[in-house]
Amino acid sequence: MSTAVETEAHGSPGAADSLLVMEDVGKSYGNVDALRGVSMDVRGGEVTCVLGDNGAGKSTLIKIIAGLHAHTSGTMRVEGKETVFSSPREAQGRGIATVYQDLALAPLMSVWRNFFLGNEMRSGFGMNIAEMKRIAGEELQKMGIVIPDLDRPVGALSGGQRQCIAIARAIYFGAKVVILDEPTAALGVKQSGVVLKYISKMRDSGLGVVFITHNPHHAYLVGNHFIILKLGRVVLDAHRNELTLDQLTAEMAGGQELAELSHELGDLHPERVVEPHTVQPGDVAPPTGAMRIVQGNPDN
Ligand SMILES: Nc1ncnc2c1ncn2[C@@H]1O[C@H](COP(=O)(O)OP(=O)(O)OP(=O)(O)O)[C@@H](O)[C@H]1O
Repeated sequence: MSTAVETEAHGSPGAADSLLVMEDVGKSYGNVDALRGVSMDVRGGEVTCVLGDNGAGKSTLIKIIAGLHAHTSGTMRVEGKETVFSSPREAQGRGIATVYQDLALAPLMSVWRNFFLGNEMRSGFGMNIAEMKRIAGEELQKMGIVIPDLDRPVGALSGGQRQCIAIARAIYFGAKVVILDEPTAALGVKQSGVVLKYISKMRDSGLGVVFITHNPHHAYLVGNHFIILKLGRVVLDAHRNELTLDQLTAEMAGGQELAELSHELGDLHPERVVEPHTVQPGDVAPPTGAMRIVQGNPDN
């Protein structure tokens, strides 16, 4: 039996600073329930981390918010207005930007060219290159990204810098909510640090950030709010002051399941086994009764 945590309420969903609210959202593909009963409140100035293993439903959640797929149950509200996006363009027009792992950058093109890709500034019969370079340089600098030569091809930059360019571009073109699809998954420690610093700057500048990740350590460094999905359902929903990194890591690792695996492996190599910390009812003491811990199988 696994340990799950349910949320009763964290503030009121749809409050003034809520940019995007999902209530009891579900998505079925034929008879496959990819998401069930997912609620989420993305607020300006906060990083909402969505964690989950393969098949947990993270991509499905992104697709609903980004306008690629419509949800099949529940409601989504964007700045208070009930919404079902019919296309990614519509989602972008409402201030929702999604930065995918492949980044949609052209590696052979320069930094400034990538920054304005698809949104080029014109003057007379040509492009206003000077203005585009100036703006790209200013915008990157504003967010603390130092790229000495904006004419360099993006492919020559580090993975972290490329992530930051894709994010800065989304913000410049009007994003209020930025969804980051596993931005640190392919990066080493140092480059992940570059991206995490950038995420904290976005948070501090008032944007609503949805940080999709497998990595509880990365999430805990920048997150205000944590949601773990498992088989399409929310198994943990907690604010930062309600759980420790150890608890988040244990929940992400599968808590009880990992303990059982450890016992199994212990039968083979008893001297090598380290007992994982499993979140137990009572481990987490919410300040205002906002979080409820239940024993149960999230699959039910
Ligand atoms: N188009 C589809 N048709 C049918 N089933 C789908 C479709 N897309 C996703 N699913 C199913 O929905 C569930 C959730 O998938 P999803 O891709 O959202 O998970 P994920 O958390 O993003 O996983 P990963 O980290 O591996 O990308 C899985 O069981 C998957 O097989």
